[in-house]
Amino acid sequence: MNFFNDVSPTSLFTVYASLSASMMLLQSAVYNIFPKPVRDYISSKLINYFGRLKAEATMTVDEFWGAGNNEYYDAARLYLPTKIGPRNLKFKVGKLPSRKTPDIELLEGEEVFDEFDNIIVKWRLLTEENKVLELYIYDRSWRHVDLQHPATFDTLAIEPELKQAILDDLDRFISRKDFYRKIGKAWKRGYLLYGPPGTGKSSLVAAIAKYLKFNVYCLEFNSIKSDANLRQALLSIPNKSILVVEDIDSNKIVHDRSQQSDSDDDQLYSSYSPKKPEEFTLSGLLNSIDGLGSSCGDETIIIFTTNHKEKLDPALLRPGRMDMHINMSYCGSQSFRVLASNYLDLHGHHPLLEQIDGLLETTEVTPAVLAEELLKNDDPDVALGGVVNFLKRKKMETETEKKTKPRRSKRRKTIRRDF
Ligand SMILES: Nc1ncnc2c1ncn2[C@@H]1O[C@H](COP(=O)(O)OP(=O)(O)OP(=O)(O)O)[C@@H](O)[C@H]1O
Repeated sequence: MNFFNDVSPTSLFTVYASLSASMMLLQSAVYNIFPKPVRDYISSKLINYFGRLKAEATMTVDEFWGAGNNEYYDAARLYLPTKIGPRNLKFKVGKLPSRKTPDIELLEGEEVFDEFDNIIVKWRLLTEENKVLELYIYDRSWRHVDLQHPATFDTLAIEPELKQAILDDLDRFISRKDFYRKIGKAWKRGYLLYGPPGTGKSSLVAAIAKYLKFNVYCLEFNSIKSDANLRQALLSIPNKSILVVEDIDSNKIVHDRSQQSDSDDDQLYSSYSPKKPEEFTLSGLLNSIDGLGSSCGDETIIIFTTNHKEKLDPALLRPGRMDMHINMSYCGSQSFRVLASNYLDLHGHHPLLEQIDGLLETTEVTPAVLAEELLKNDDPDVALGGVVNFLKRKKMETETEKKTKPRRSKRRKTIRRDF
């Protein structure tokens, strides 16, 4: 953070002034439009109400604004230490060798009070790390709980190149606000996460949310009753959010579309069979998603997850809708090392790792299944020995299955959400 740059606290007063001006504008509008008796009534009810609102309004000044620094934030960090008073029992002091006077800084969570044009302003510093992320689920309206999922990019067991590619893509997206504005495109990015159950799709969503500090909005098809309902749900998602549509293949309408369409977009929109008013359609979903960002939510990440990418209508997968297709696959040797580090605190070499690497090359096992194995014992020798035995058994089973049943029947997946 650069405290001593061109930004001055006067820019903060611009914010104060505009806040105060809005309230005055509102009051003068009330005065001009309504006759006195109505005004008196309004004064007793509305103005009191707005007065209360004014005192309770919350203004957030984030450190960054779009891709750049927020000048108001810098101004606030420069200005607020001058407001530290007798009520503040804790604050930070320090002095750079190049400066004559000491600097005082607010501590996280400490409150300072200020007054401007009869507005009392209470300031509190909160750092991003401590922002509590929320998981919103749609059920007639968005309801939220704290996002409890423990996954982060550090604990995510995926191959390092894939992890880096995702991080690079996210960084690039976040830093390109001006670029999106310049080319006239909504500032949103779509990711399709596909792969078998238990390969970490939900975990990756949680990791992305924590990396970007964005709340997650999870849409389930059974809570949506119509296109209008869908539009309303999607358009109420604020900026800096992640919209997740899980198990997109499990939606009946998507399956119907795939069967009857050659997936040409025009045909998709024009030839769709008449729907009942209470149904929602794939075209409705696509329209609402295309509308995201252009009409309200900016800086939005859209994530579709599926266990069956092949079942999806290509209209859903088109670049611009789903920009990056991420294959969440079975556990490889590097991913296994992340699991070993997560579950056994094993960071270096272990004699059994090479054997496990070899077995993983020929056996398809998800990180979820291996995680369960690793949970069985805290001792790395015992736990890794268990994994070796498990993989050998699994390999034998698969080989026997291949010999006896050349075609495996497809298993139905149970749908669950576990953020
Ligand atoms: N790639 C991974 N890295 C770390 N842990 C993983 C990974 N994949 C699975 N796990 C473990 O398995 C559990 C289930 O994984 P997760 O729900 O993320 O998989 P999923 O692919 O979303 O499954 P589904 O398709 O059934 O929803 C996680 O909570 C985590 O403990």
